[in-house]
Amino acid sequence: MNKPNRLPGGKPQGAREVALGVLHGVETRGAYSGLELNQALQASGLSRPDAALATELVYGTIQRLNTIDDELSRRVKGWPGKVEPWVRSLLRLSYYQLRWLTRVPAHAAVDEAVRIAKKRGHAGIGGLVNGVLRGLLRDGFARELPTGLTAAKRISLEQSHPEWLVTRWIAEYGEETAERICEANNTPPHASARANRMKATREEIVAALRSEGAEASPSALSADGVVAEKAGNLVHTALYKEGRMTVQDESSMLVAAIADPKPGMRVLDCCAAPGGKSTHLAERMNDEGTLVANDVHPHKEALVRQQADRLGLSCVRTMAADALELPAKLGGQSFDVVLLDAPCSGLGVIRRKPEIKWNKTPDDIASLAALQEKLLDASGFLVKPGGTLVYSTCTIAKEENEQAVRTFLSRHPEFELDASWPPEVLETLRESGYLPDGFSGMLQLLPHMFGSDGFFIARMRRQSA
Ligand SMILES: C[S@@+](CC[C@H](N)C(=O)[O-])C[C@H]1O[C@@H](n2cnc3c(N)ncnc32)[C@H](O)[C@@H]1O
Repeated sequence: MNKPNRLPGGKPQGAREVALGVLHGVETRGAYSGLELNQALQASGLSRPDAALATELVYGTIQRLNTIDDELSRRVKGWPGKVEPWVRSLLRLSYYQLRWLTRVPAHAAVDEAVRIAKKRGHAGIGGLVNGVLRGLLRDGFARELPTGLTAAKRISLEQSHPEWLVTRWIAEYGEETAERICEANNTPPHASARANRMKATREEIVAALRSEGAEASPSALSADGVVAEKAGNLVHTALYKEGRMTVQDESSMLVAAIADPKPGMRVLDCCAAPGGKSTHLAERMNDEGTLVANDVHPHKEALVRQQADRLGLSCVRTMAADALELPAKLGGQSFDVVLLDAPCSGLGVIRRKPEIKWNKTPDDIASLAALQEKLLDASGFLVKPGGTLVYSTCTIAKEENEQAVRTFLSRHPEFELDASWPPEVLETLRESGYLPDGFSGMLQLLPHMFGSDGFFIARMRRQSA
């Protein structure tokens, strides 16, 4: 008998089978979609357009899961529990393709799904897939939602998000913004990269990417950033391999700009792996001074080291410790700038990791917020009098962000919020209308604002002794 977490029928061939293998891994092994997809694409040898199709099928299917399952549960007996996991994944991705990827002719999509079903299962499964998909095509997809739904239920079904999450966002941000967050979560992210200012200007990076056929332009959000369409995977470019740029979301690039470390300073990054922000801080320090990059997982030290080496940075020192123990481990040392880029629920990166919205629970948010408050206490301890503490997360849950910061400040009167952010950041926010009146030094970026990840950053200052 086939092991439940192994896709039957051998190595996936072609974009749809690669996507099927990835969805099957996410479903049966709880694999991360991005990691699973990268590995599968590398092993597949697919052309760039086919890799793009497999990517769209994987992310789209996970993004639209509750809408797809709602419909399939009406058509397939015992859905989902009594249907083999790989058949579930095949039906879901075929549904996604028929409804939202209409550039592929519908009959071709159905024939291909039936071929895969027969190849990996048997004629009976082929018959089931054929019947379900042809039934969908016959009846059409435009089903009116019942009237009288609450706003949360309506948005949840129209935008394929769990209702508890939509309810939360309506309470925190209002109905209109909650809907825009959900829409943005269903929009594929553009690729973005950060110029290593020690080796290249961003104008040079833009020009080099354009000469390779990409549609590249300067980021509207970060002074170091470049956004690129039709560029393929930027990690495979010479620009990346030569250390002239780093692949990073535009919102993350704001952290080093806001921390604003100067050459010669001592800087600590408490939760550093894989090193995106540590290396950015070091680049902005012109590789002068000391950057201590710590992470709890010893095996991740090598990831940070690799990035520092690739970028030609020698001021980065790596270490592995629980950040809660750093005050004891670093014995009396203190730092001009401390960054706590905390582990979080990731609700700001749903467009990149759509499984987050189905896997996270309100309890996860509460327990993460409790951990973040402890991590803030430990990090604050290591800031010099007059020094800076920056707290960031890639989530949009208030408990993990503004509330965690307020709790920290209430316990530590020696700290205060610091709104004196560098003009390069404040002007961008002001011009786009996202600098709130009475700006306090905390920023919550939502994913629809700049098309970046949802991200939170607070800058605090420790009083001089
Ligand atoms: C948001 S990620 C950091 C991303 C990183 N700053 C970057 O820009 O590349 C959070 C990191 O915190 C680490 N982590 C989780 N709990 C930790 C703890 N108690 N102490 C130190 N690091 C921790 C995780 O291993 C993970 O690498």
